Amino acid sequence: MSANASANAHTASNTITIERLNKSYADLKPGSIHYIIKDIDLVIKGGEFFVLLGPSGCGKSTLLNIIAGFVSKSGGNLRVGDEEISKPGRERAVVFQQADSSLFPWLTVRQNVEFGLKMKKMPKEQRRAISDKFIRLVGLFGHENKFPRELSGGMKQRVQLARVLANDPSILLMDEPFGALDAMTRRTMQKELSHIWQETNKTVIFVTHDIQEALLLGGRIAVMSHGPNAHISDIYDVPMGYPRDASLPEFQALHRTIQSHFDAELEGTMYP
Ligand SMILES: Nc1ncnc2c1ncn2[C@@H]1O[C@H](COP(=O)(O)OP(=O)(O)OP(=O)(O)O)[C@@H](O)[C@H]1O
Repeated sequence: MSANASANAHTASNTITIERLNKSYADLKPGSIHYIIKDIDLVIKGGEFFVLLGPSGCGKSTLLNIIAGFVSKSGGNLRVGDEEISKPGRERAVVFQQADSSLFPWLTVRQNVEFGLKMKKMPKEQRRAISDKFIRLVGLFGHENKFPRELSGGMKQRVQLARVLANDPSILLMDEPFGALDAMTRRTMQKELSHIWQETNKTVIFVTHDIQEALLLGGRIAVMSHGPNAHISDIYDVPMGYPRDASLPEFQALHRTIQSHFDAELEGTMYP
């Protein structure tokens, strides 16, 4: 197989196809079906950096958790490549907003990063080479032997990211991963993630309600309508290279366009 054919095959196997996807918690309102998200149609191509943007409570995490296989769908189809998905899989990994709940406090940075590899019974030297690579990539070189309690919020988030990357999933599902960080650390992490994504060719679905963050990172940005019955109300292409400069007129113009769309969605939330 040629390099191009192999890259295309890889891209196709990482493509996420969502058709008429619904989620309801029927038990919430007995006698009526209450949809959190309704009739979502999306195709996220392998290797794409795709952002889900929407007002608080609209159903972004619900959609991400269905893709992760943590939450069951109520209807519709969900495929990775050709395979119908209904439970978690090794090819998909989730990065949460709070690193605290995902790190093991009794393990060092290195042991946390190597945890999944150890579970897979990978030999020690191989584990060490992989953890070295990703600890360096996220800028934690020199902190390998520290415990989570000795780290700042940003450093913990880097450990979470290094651990996820060490397991080499082809799809990264990121639920407001930088939402709890201060502005400077957040910007640094955004730059690092963008760099890592360009290096690794992973499919990323990134949830945020920050338009600037969406525009700094995403190749496409889907705006979700407010719930209930939330759906994808529009998708914006971001025709700008990386690294992105928020002061450029085209960046600001797209920011204004998405902001007015977002404001209209919020207005709908406040004055239904
Ligand atoms: N287990 C559950 N049972 C009932 N309702 C739920 C459950 N989980 C989530 N919901 C509801 O689904 C809706 C969407 O929640 P979700 O967390 O997906 O929103 P979100 O867009 O990620 O919000 P935020 O940006 O504030 O994190 C909310 O109204 C929430 O109350």
